[in-house]
Amino acid sequence: MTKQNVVPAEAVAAITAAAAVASSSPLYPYPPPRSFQKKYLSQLDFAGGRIGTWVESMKASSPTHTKAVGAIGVPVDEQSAAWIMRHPSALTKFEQIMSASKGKQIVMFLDYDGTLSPIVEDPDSAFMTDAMRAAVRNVARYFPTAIVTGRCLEKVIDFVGLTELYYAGSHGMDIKGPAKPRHTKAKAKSVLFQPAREFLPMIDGVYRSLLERTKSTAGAKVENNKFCVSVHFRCVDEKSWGALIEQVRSVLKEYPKLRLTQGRKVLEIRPTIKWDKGKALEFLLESLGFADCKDVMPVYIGDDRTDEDAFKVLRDRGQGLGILVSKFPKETNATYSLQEPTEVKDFLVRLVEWKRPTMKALSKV
Ligand SMILES: O=P(O)(O)OC[C@H]1O[C@H](O[C@H]2O[C@H](CO)[C@@H](O)[C@H](O)[C@H]2O)[C@H](O)[C@@H](O)[C@@H]1O
Repeated sequence: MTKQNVVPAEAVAAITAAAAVASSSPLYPYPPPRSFQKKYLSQLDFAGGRIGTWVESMKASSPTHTKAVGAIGVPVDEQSAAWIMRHPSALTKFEQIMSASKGKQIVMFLDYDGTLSPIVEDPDSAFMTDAMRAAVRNVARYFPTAIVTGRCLEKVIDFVGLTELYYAGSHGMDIKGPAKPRHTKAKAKSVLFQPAREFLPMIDGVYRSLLERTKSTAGAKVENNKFCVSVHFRCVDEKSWGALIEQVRSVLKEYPKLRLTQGRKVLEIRPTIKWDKGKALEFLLESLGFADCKDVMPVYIGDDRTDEDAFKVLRDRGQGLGILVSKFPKETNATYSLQEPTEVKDFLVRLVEWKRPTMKALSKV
């Protein structure tokens, strides 16, 4: 998921300063004042922008947050405490979440990288653990479950290895349901949807050009995700980030129908169509027969900026909830948080433990 919506440290400091002037509490207003949103958050849209702006954002997209004291002397611990109050742990609030779901059908949406698998240097080695796989398999026994990812469909199916799930690859542009759908309110039919099909030859062309153009940048890796392309810079020396973004943008000049966004140490190239993980979530709810249903509770867990599109859909629908996976404070539309994939696994395991007795009781009736 173009990961991020990170608020740069400078922005956090400015927001804090404004809050301190306006009132002594809360320390971090949410949402941030409009002027700060405009100045900092719009940088993350990347509709164009200067190279310097891009490089700044590339740096902001993977914060280390190792400093004990923030930019204007506010301890990082305090910043985190204020953030966690706004986005409490989904494990701590588990009972509250479950009581909100009473009488509703939970539908699970799970991002892959950084949510089900830890972030690693080599994208081809981002495996999920067997314990995580078992947790996802169990969740899918009780609830319709979908994996929503920037990865291409084939690769993520290979990583996850569970045929009973729904998958939305290429940031939702490649959707496939299980051969034998369960839990669906709609008439059982297999789901297949590719809203960007016409872009396939173009994506293939841009992938080849990017491979060629970036080969002089040591550590850069170009990944073909079928309906989109990722240019990874996790292993590129920071001094070369400016050169890399120049190379990528020089290729994209030839492709006005493609756009550039950013994730966790990755630049993402994708069609300009209005389709994202949020639209994929809506599409899947509809396919499952829950489009206009009041008694459905979609739960979306993700760690990245592209997951924000899905969190926003849930917020706008006033239905379900978003859970952001992050150890650090980030601007987000999610309601709750979890720190890392192991906590995601714990949440999924608790969900199954909570559901099991209810199902047993029902089977005795
Ligand atoms: O939507 P997601 O499932 O979160 O996929 C987003 C991108 O994830 C992958 O890249 C990220 O994870 C890699 C492995 O841990 C890491 O090396 C990289 O720095 C991260 O950006 C994937 O390789 C991309 O193609 C996805 O678009």
